[in-house]
Amino acid sequence: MSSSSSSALQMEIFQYIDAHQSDFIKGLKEWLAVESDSVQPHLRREVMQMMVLAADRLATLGTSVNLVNLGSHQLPDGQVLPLPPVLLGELGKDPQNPTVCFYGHVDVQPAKKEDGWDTDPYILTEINGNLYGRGATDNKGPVLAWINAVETFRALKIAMPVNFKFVIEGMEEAGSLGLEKLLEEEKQSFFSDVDYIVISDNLWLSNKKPALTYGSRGNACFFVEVEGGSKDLHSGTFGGIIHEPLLDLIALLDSLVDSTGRIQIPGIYDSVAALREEERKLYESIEFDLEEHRNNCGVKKFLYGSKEEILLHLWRYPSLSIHGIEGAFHEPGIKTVIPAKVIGKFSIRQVPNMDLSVVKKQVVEHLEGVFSKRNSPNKLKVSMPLGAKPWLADVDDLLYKAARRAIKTVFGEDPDFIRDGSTIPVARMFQTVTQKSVVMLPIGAADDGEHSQNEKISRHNYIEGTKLFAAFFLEISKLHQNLHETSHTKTIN
Ligand SMILES: C[C@H](N)C(=O)N[C@@H](Cc1c[nH]cn1)C(=O)O
Ligand SMILES: [Zn+2]
Ligand SMILES: [Zn+2]
Repeated sequence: MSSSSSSALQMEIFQYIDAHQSDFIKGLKEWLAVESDSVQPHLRREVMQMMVLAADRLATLGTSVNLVNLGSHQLPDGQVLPLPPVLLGELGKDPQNPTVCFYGHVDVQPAKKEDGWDTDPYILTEINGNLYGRGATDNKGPVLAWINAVETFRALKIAMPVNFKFVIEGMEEAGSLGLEKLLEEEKQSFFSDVDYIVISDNLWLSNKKPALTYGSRGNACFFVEVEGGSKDLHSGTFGGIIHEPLLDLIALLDSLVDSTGRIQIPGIYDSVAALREEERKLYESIEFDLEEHRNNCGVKKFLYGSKEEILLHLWRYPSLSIHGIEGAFHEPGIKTVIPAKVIGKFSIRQVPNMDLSVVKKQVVEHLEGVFSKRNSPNKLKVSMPLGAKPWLADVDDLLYKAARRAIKTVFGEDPDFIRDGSTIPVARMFQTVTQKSVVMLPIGAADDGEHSQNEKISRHNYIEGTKLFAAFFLEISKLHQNLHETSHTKTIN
């Protein structure tokens, strides 16, 4: 195709996307209305419903859809819950085209209006060009943007430049349970002809400048349970004469990180690769607005003062966060009770070279050591219900070239090349199981508020993100054909 006809084609696609903004937003509104929270067991039915909605949406585009049953899983309290099925979809099978597999998730983090949202988290509300709602950016918006882009080609009756495969799940926010096994099982079938994998489930580093992501941290999640007697007690009647489980737990949690942010678990930094000088230089050259980032967080001060230190601690070093305590009274008012059993929840974002089983052993030994010094008769139980590995990719891959070109076309500038401090468990699974290249091509901005109150995606990013994906289909198709023509010519010569 000549370059003038290819830019005319692109123009036609972009015009269609601009003209159908309202339809695309309506589609997002329907998806955001479903409280598909995979973290809270009582909402599992909604996650199931969301999977069916996603399957129906893809089926109307002509995708052949298979909702693969993953069975059930057991919660720490013994309750058995069905796992949502994983959607495997296929659209197009032209042997001349590369096959691009898109991964996304349609489950969300918990959200309630009372958490401090300005609007109902399950009613998409547009304010000043932002589309607010739980899942707007993480990850329903980006999944729909990809689908909108595919739909545009179909609506305009343009030949598909790539074959599409879809892996859509409903358990990402709960650690992608069951997914790795499915990927292994499908390695020789569903994944056998996949050439490239694209994930769009993270954010840019800035509010305005697009980015391409080549690495993410892993996450090891822990429960630390302290159990005293068999029931909660009156703190006036029993306070002062017993070893309180919550005091034990707070001492245990307090032993994990010091006030400078350094993890106190012996050995935890041992396998983190030393920082090479050329790598440090890379960090110096990244554009990163500390003030903007601080405003996005809504905090007064970071633990570190320089851009390099902050990025290193987000991407390159592990961190430990405490998420909550189950069993402790957290409602307004004061309940003068001594809880009988409390469970602390924390996670360690790990980086390349850290081994999950070693991390688990270090955590257990450390907590048992601290606990034994308290001479408490209470029962301690430490478990690691989730462990996701970090991921790092080769930015010289064709996939990154195609994504970079598509970004330049749509946003008019080159992307930041970034890593991400958060975790997409499937990234590393895909890389290991399929041995194919993986790119993270985010369309959400740094101020989208993933997992936070007032999560949003801007109308601009949602619509330009749809264009980005459409442009990406054309770019990867072109680069892939060129690569194959070159290697074919080499073989003949
Ligand atoms: C980056 C992605 N949108 C996301 O939010 N991932 C979650 C996945 C996770 C990790 N541990 C448990 N769930 C995250 O990074 O928290
Ligand atoms: Zn996500
Ligand atoms: Zn998330």
